Amino acid sequence: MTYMRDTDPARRPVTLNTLLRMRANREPIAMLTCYDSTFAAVCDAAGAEVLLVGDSLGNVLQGHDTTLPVSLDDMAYHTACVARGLANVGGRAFVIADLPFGSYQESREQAMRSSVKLMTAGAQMVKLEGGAHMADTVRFLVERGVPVCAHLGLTPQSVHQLGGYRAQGVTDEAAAQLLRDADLLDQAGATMMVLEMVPARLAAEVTANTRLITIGIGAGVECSGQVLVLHDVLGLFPGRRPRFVRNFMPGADDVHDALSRYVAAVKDRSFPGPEHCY
Ligand SMILES: Nc1nc(=O)c2c([nH]1)NC[C@@H]1CN(c3ccc(C(=O)N[C@@H](CCC(=O)O)C(=O)O)cc3)CN21
Ligand SMILES: CC(C)C(=O)C(=O)O
Ligand SMILES: [Mg+2]
Repeated sequence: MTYMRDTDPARRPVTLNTLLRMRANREPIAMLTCYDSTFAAVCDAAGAEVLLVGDSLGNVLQGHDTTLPVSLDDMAYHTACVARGLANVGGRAFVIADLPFGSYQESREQAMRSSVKLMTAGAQMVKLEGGAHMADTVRFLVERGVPVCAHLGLTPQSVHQLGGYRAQGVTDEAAAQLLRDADLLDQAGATMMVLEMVPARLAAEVTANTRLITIGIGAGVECSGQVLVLHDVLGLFPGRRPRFVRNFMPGADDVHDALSRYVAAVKDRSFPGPEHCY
């Protein structure tokens, strides 16, 4: 964290307390994925409170068709780039880094070791995918000073088990299971949770019935905040556009303006609309 004499609240660094206060005040949180220093400065200037160094970099930077091949070294490298970019401009955004596939599932000790790499590279929180079976790991990390963001619904690291990138928590049984998982992760000490491709009313239920700061991607407007992949916001997707994505470039003057429009649309809840939901 950088020491700043600047007392303008808009320029004060975003901390976990800032985000908890926003959740309590029902002020939507705008999150964007980010992988490098230039975009970190632009995303921050556009007003995003949180930057996620996502393992989606496997798709959008590396050209893989899944996130599975992304290494812990890749994640640490891009986390350092983002943190440096923010520091260079006195940025205020909170940085979260994804623990990549295979870097945390073996044991809580392995998860801690991997988290230390990402936190020393400049992350302020780590994100991991999975439900009840990750609760012990979450508690182990949180007790040792690592804030944790959980991730339920479509968990791309399990794409081969899920059988594709499709909506989750759709049946009554799957919805009940997701609610139980969310509750266990909340009790284990996770502060935040990404909900990806789940019915809007299920995400609203998680938000209402847990203390978690919920961040939706294809999960409706009732979450505490929203996240999209940076490239998707800028209309840069080579394949078919997923339903939950909105391209903010049409009508925008430049990249900064498009990102500012995304942040504004999250804040006034005009994004996501029903057409982006399941
Ligand atoms: N650029 C990018 N954006 C993402 O949101 C993203 C990544 N990459 N990489 C990691 C995962 C993969 N994700 C994906 C990938 C594809 C669909 C998709 O094709 N969805 C379609 C089909 C749904 C279906 O078959 O039921 C959709 O219309 O939503 C969704 C999420 C989300 N994440
Ligand atoms: C889309 C978000 C939630 C993510 O996990 C990523 O970018 O890797
Ligand atoms: Mg991810």
